[in-house]
Amino acid sequence: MNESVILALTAGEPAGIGPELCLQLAQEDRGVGVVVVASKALLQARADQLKLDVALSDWAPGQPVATGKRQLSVLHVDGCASYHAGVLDAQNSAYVLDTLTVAARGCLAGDFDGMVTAPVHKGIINDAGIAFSGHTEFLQELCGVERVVMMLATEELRVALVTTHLPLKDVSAAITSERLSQVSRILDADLKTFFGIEQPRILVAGLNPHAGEGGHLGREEIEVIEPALEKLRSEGLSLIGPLPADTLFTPHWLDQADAALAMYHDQGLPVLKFQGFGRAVNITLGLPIVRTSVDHGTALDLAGTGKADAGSLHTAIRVGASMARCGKAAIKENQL
Ligand SMILES: NC(=O)c1ccc[n+]([C@@H]2O[C@H](COP(=O)([O-])OP(=O)(O)OC[C@H]3O[C@@H](n4cnc5c(N)ncnc54)[C@H](O)[C@@H]3O)[C@@H](O)[C@H]2O)c1
Ligand SMILES: N[C@H](C(=O)O)[C@H](O)COP(=O)(O)O
Repeated sequence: MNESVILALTAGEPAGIGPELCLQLAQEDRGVGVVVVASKALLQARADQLKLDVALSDWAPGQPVATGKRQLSVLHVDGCASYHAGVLDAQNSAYVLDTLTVAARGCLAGDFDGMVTAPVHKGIINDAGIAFSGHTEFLQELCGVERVVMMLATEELRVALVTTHLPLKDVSAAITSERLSQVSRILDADLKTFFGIEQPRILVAGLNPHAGEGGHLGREEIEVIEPALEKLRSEGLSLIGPLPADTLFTPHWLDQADAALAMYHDQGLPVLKFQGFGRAVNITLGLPIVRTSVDHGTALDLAGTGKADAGSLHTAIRVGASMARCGKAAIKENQL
C-alpha cells in the first residue's frame, strides 16, 4: 500500500488562510506528492507577506513533484484579481471556481490521484452572481453524478449527512426515501472501499426531537425514515435507527458503530467539530474521484498572520492519499 500518489491541492479563497496553509506545507518534507492549484502570483505575494522562503516551481502533468523542504510544485491558474489577505473580492470568484475545475478535471484525466481543497468563501462567490452551495455540490455537478455524500471524520468519529447545504426550512421535504437510500448505499459502499470496513455499522439519526416520539413530535420517522431503513436492511446494510439525535452521539451507541448518519448539516457537524475541530477531514463520498478537504472555513480574521493551524490540512492530505491508494487497490482487485 505504499504506492506513490499525487494530490492536487486547491488554495481556495485568496483572501483566506488557504494560500498560507499551502505555503506552510512547504516548510516540511512531505511523504505525498502535492501540487498546489492556484495563482502563482497569489502564493508568492502571501509568501512575501509572511517572509516564508519557498521556491515555487511550475508543474505540468507527467513531471516530478517537489516534495522537499521549501519547495512547492504549482499548477498555475490565471484570473486572480487581487491578493489582499482578509479582504474579499467578488472579482476573484471565477478564478476560485476555475481552480476547482482544473483540479477535478486533472483527477478525471488521471493526472492526479485525488484532490484536496482549502476553504472557499461561499458568500463572496454568490455575491459575484454565481450560484454556489459548496465544493460538494459543485463537484457532484462537475462529475455528473446524481448523489454524493458529505462525511466529516476524525480518528474517533465519522459523521455523514443526508442533506448538505440546505436552509433548515427545506430539510424535511428533502428527506425522501430515495435520497436516504442513495446516501446510505454510497456511505456503506465507500466505507468498505476506502476505509476497509467489511460490514459498516451505521447509526441513523431521526429528524425530529426524540426521533418523533412515536409520531407525537413529527411523522417523518414513521412515514419515511423507518420504511426506507427497513428496505435497506433487507439489502444487507447494517443500519441502526432512527435514533434520537440528542443521545446518538454517546458512547453507548458510538462504541458499536463505524459512522453516524445525520439528517442535516447542523445536526451532525457541531458534534464532530466539538470533538475534533482542527484535526478532522471533510470527505465527499460517491464521486468518481477522491476529494478531501479541511474541516474549517476561510478564517479571514487570521489570514496573513501566519497563525492558522494546518492540522486539518495535514489530515485531509493523509486521508486523501490513503483513499487514493485504496481506490487504486480496489480497481486492481476488480480487474483480476
Ligand atoms: N471547506 C470549505 O471550503 C469550508 C468549510 C467551512 C466553512 N467554509 C466557509 O468559510 C467561510 C467562513 O466560515 P466561518 O467563519 O463559519 O468558519 P471558519 O472556520 O472560517 O472560522 C471559525 C473560527 O475558527 C477559526 N479557525 C478556522 N480555521 C482555523 C485554523 N486553521 N486555525 C486556527 N483557527 C481557525 C477562525 O479564526 C474563526 O474564529 C464561510 O463562507 C463558510 O461557508 C468553507
Ligand atoms: N459543510 C462544510 C463544513 O462545515 O465544514 C463546509 O461548508 C464545506 O463544504 P464543502 O466541502 O461542500 O465546500
